[in-house]
Amino acid sequence: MSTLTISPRGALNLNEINHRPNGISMATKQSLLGPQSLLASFESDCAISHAAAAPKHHRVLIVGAGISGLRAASVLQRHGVEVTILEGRPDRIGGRILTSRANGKDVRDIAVWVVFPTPWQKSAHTLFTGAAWMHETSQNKLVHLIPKLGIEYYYDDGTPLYFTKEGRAGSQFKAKKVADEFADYCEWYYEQHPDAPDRPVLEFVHEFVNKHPLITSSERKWAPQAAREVELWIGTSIEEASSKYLSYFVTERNLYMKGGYDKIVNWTAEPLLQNPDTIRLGEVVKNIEWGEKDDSIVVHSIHNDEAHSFTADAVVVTVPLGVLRRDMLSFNPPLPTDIQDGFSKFSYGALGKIFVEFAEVFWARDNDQFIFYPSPLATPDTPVDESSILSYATVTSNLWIMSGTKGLCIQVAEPLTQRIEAMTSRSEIYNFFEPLFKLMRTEPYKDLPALVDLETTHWTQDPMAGFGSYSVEKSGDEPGILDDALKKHSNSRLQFAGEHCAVVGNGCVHGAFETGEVAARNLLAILGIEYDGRDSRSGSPMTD
Ligand SMILES: Cc1cc2nc3c(=O)[nH]c(=O)nc-3n(C[C@H](O)[C@H](O)[C@H](O)COP(=O)(O)OP(=O)(O)OC[C@H]3O[C@@H](n4cnc5c(N)ncnc54)[C@H](O)[C@@H]3O)c2cc1C
Repeated sequence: MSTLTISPRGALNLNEINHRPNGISMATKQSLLGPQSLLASFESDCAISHAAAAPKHHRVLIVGAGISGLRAASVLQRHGVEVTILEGRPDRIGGRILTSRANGKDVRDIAVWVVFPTPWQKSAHTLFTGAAWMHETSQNKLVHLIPKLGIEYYYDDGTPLYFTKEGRAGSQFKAKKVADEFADYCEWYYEQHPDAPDRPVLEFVHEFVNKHPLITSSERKWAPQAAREVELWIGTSIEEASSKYLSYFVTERNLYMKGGYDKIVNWTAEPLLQNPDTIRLGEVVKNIEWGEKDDSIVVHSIHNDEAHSFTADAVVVTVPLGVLRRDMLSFNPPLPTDIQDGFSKFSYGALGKIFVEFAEVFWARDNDQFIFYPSPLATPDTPVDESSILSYATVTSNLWIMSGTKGLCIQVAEPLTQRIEAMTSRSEIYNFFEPLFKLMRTEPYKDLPALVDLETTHWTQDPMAGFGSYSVEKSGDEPGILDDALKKHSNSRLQFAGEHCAVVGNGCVHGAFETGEVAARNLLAILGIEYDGRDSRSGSPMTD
């Protein structure tokens, strides 16, 4: 085992950057920053705040270079703390945000996508498969970065079209309204009865419609199916989702990041990329020895089969909840029991996406989304026909209106996600989804046009993503345990950050960003460094 100490902070010239063994190479830096480096335009976050300079040299390790780790590191660095990020992926930062750009001109926005590894990609031009939204846009501080960074965007919340296997649902199909009413009731019910036991959404929605005196019999049948739309946002089925903590967004607006989420990642990472040693790629952290004194943290990682260890005064762990729940990272001494309970009482979901490009647009061009509800089962015990996509709820985004691509993006939830992401044959995936495409034809008598390209996500096969997409409350979960535990241990040198640690924006990019900020502030307090006040809540870094 080799023991590495973190090198002192200092400027390096570009030649040195190119020859660093596992720091970020210039090529990587270029690809991370894109053709037009943001370095020149956003100097404010790069500058170390002299007013708040640390009286003593402090070192902090950050595990994970997703948005939360990058934000934690940049805030700490701004306050004069020496930071090193250990990122397990060998080739990129950004974690569950992933945008790829082809030929420097077109954007292949695969935010939160993994490209299907295929030799048969025929697309002559770059596709926008962007699957990245900014949620809760009225409170989301990252929204301020959109005009600042000149990111193209699109509010894709126009009226969607609803489908069942019989075809398009007419304007009097009000099952969705009943499902919305259920979500409203659910929230009210648990406010009134905070100690009432949790139960799966499917069970509660059935009870709600059965007791509802004023709805029609078809609404009673279809409303539980319409409630399945939420599956495509939370990433899990309503058979499993919690009623008590149901995240059901009825009123919020969602903004599609047409210009790419990578600009947010780059803006956050910019100050950190100035020193190629700050972000160490390919360091898969396996164990963390922790304590509450200076130099008491030792992080053990594996890089290309070689064991490394790093010593620091504090550590911020930002790996996904799926990684923590699977014990892919161990702690010595073991974590406090309340934090362990917190992780075990908060679940991890699996949202999946399938992008399909066709030679022609055959669907309604001016609707943002197409929502499909599967038919109600004859009895609760009737088995689901797993061989048909029409047995599952799907939300399909119209990439034609969103980004000018002749494509559709279909969202699926677990347990279907795991099945689709494990498929290796393009024709198998296409054949499975074809009945859905046929339903969406505006001219149903015409054959479907030729398939050009197809991609799927692969997060459920990705250990660095914890084999899933993001945290979700399943029935019986108590997310408050983790929140309380993190608050209780806010004065610890072992900090946690990431989307699962967020109370507001949990599961989302803006929530993850905020947790990085909180962890950094907690550590500044422990290290005796005055915080400069430029937090994301006040919006000041966005408007500097
Ligand atoms: C399919 C999908 C769709 C989504 N859609 C949206 C959306 O539209 N809008 C939205 O706001 N959010 C969306 N999200 C969620 C959003 O992407 C995440 O909440 C956010 O990016 C999480 O950031 P993070 O820093 O918490 O974690 P991550 O980005 O996962 O960062 C953690 C980092 O830790 C690294 N790591 C893991 N294990 C180790 C280890 N042992 N050692 C070292 N490094 C390790 C990982 O490689 C990763 O880089 C989506 C996510 C997915 C998967």
